[in-house]
Amino acid sequence: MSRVLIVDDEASICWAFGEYLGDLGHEVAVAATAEEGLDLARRQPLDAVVLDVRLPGIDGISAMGAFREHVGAAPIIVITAFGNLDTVIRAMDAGAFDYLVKPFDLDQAAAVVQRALEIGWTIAGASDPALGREPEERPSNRLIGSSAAMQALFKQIALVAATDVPVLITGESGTGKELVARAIHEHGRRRGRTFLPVCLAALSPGLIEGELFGHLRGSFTGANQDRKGLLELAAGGTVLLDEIGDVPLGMQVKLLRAIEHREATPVGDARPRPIDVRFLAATNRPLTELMAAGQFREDLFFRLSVFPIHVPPLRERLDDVPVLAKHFLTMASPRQGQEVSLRDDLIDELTRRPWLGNVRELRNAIERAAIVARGGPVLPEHLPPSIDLHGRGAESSNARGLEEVIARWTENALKEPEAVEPSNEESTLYDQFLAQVEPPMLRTVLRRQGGNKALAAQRIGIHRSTLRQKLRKYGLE
Ligand SMILES: Nc1ncnc2c1ncn2[C@@H]1O[C@H](COP(=O)(O)OP(=O)(O)OP(=O)(O)O)[C@@H](O)[C@H]1O
Repeated sequence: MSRVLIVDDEASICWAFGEYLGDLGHEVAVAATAEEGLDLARRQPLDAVVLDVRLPGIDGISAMGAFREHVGAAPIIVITAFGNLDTVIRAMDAGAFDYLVKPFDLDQAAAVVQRALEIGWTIAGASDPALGREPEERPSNRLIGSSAAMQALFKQIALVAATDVPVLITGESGTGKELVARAIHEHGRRRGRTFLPVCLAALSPGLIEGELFGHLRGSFTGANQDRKGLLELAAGGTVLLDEIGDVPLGMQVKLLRAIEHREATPVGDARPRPIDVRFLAATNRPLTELMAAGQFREDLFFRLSVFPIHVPPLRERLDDVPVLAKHFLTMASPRQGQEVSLRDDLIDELTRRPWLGNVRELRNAIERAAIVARGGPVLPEHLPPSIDLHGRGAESSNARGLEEVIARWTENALKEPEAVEPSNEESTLYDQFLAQVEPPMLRTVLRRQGGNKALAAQRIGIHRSTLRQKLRKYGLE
């Protein structure tokens, strides 16, 4: 049996979570404020603390140091209201074992506590005072997201920011790779120093070397004086090698050497010079495919992908669309900073789109809509048409989005053992698929036909009795 303290001002959470942990055989104490919790921690030994961040009085993160004094190395699990990268980073940096995002699932939350109790925790990295500070982020540079995928991303950023290892950030164009790189820089030891994104695809192959490593006077025609390279200019800071997949092979060897030995040799010089930068790289091209085609070096790939971070496309995390839209609309509003609310029909339209241009497309769409709305409420018709990156009509772009969703769904379903070997008819992959796609289609057509089943069946192109059968099967009657 372990003793767990839950500090949360929401009595219902304390009660439900307390009961749950109690059923698992733990002794649970609860407190509504950090002060009360500290008082309890002073009086009795604890094996774990679950601590809400937003509390009346001292907030959870500020209280972590004091809790640590009383509970020693016992794990502290932090609860945050909804994903905010700063809070996550501060909590992790202050030595939190893990964090839970409200509203949380009791099963999952208990699993985190259980794991914390089993593994225990020695505080690592918590003593670096530079890491405890909250970075000053401009709102336009804030990484927003409340989906589970973004929460996982925040945690990865929190873990890797404190180190100096190279990070390979992958994801489609417009997903926020540069923002992720910035967040890693802003939350690490190099914050306050240069963050230098270098778009390698935009440099002509002949110029990349000189740009990155610098050159000596006379090393080529037109080189009238010595020139420092970007890697030297960013000394002490972070360099983001953007579009790393576009670097010519010859340059890749030199980059590998720079990353591995932390030195750069200017064009025309024989002596390498030490460089002090952290390397981050980003790409929207599949490096593994480039490697297979002999266009990307394996050694550079492995060096860069010590810590890979994948930023999922927006269509895979539609939960983020409303928070992102609200954020962009607030920024676009003439009374910046004043919170705006989104109409339900706008949210519906936004979450229906495939967002092939990802967050960048969403941002542009909201900015444009705010202009068209001229200070009034933003309506769905103020949005620009959905972007079709492949030059086809909006319909085919929808179809493409759908095709991708189906492909992904199938991939995931294939990971489930029962989908591969159906044990009965109901669980065949095909049945599972129909159970996903038929109900929304039937519902929509029925709604559009005012609930008239005969018309709906006609529109869908199936017999009325088949429609009735399906409605019964899916409990849609
Ligand atoms: N999670 C997010 N929160 C807030 N803004 C975001 C987020 N993700 C992306 N953005 C915004 O979307 C735009 C595109 O982001 P960014 O430039 O980081 O994408 P990228 O993946 O690096 O794109 P590319 O591969 O085309 O360079 C930027 O304006 C950025 O501020």
